[in-house]
Amino acid sequence: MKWIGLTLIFEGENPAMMEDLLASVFADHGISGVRIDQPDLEPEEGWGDDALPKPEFPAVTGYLPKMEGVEDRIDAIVKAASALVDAAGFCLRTQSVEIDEEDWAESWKAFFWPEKIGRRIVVKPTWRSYEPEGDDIVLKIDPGMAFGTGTHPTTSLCIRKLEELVRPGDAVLDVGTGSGILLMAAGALGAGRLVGVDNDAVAVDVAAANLSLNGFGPEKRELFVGNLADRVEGLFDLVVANILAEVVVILIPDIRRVLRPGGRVILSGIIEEKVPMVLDALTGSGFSAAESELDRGWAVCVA
Ligand SMILES: C[S@@+](CC[C@H](N)C(=O)[O-])C[C@H]1O[C@@H](n2cnc3c(N)ncnc32)[C@H](O)[C@@H]1O
Repeated sequence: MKWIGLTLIFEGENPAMMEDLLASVFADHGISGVRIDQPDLEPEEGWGDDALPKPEFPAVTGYLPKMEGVEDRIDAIVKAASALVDAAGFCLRTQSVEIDEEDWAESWKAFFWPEKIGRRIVVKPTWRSYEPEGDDIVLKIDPGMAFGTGTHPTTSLCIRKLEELVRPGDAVLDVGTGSGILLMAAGALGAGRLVGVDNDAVAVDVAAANLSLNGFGPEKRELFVGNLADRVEGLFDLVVANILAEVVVILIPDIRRVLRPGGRVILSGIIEEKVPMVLDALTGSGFSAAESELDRGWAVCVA
């Protein structure tokens, strides 16, 4: 299959904010995996020998399958991005390139290194080595075409909350499992039942492979394609969902249906401005102790 890489190049103050906003424009149009170019980024220990050239401009690139209607999708994304960029007083240029799936699936791997995401959880790409220290929990991962390397603030916020809230033997439901990273973290932290759902069949395959790689084979997990919690049965001690504020709000009443009394919920993918909306939806559905935590403009809400 061929893909279109659509690059939104921007100039203006506070590029970090614009990166997140443009990434959320792609997400709003169903594209959750983006590449972010940060020309100002300098690693503390210098660039490795295999480093790619530095990008020239700050930019966010999303990838769309080249199929009927792709031009309309691109137009809609560029229109939404232009409105945001104009409102913030930035300048925007766009570029698009055609990419073979095979090239794209491999090229981003150069940028992904082992990283400590939580207090104990380290995410290690399958193609890198890592020497664990202290009480590290190492998760091996190949996210392939699914979202979830752990490095995005929405994922790392969830992982830190899982470290606080998972209790031994818990039944955990992960809605929008992507690469399966949150389920693997829950399993490694002692959860007893692992259930993951995603509306993207590719993500479910990727999650299955990653869970197996980390010792959570088919007998230890349930994964399926579905919309939110529609097909989920049984009761859970903890539900985690890293999607988008608007989607998470729709999901909250369903979470209540599948959550044991006293159960915990971790919701992420929420931009800072939408935290009150999610906290209100939680208290309105009977949840208590609803609170939020922020990281780089993104929030996690727990209740
Ligand atoms: C931001 S990613 C999160 C992936 C992973 N859980 C993480 O935290 O890194 C959101 C995931 O939710 C899935 N998703 C979006 N809308 C959904 C829906 N209505 N039902 C189920 N999954 C959905 C997407 O396919 C994507 O894999």
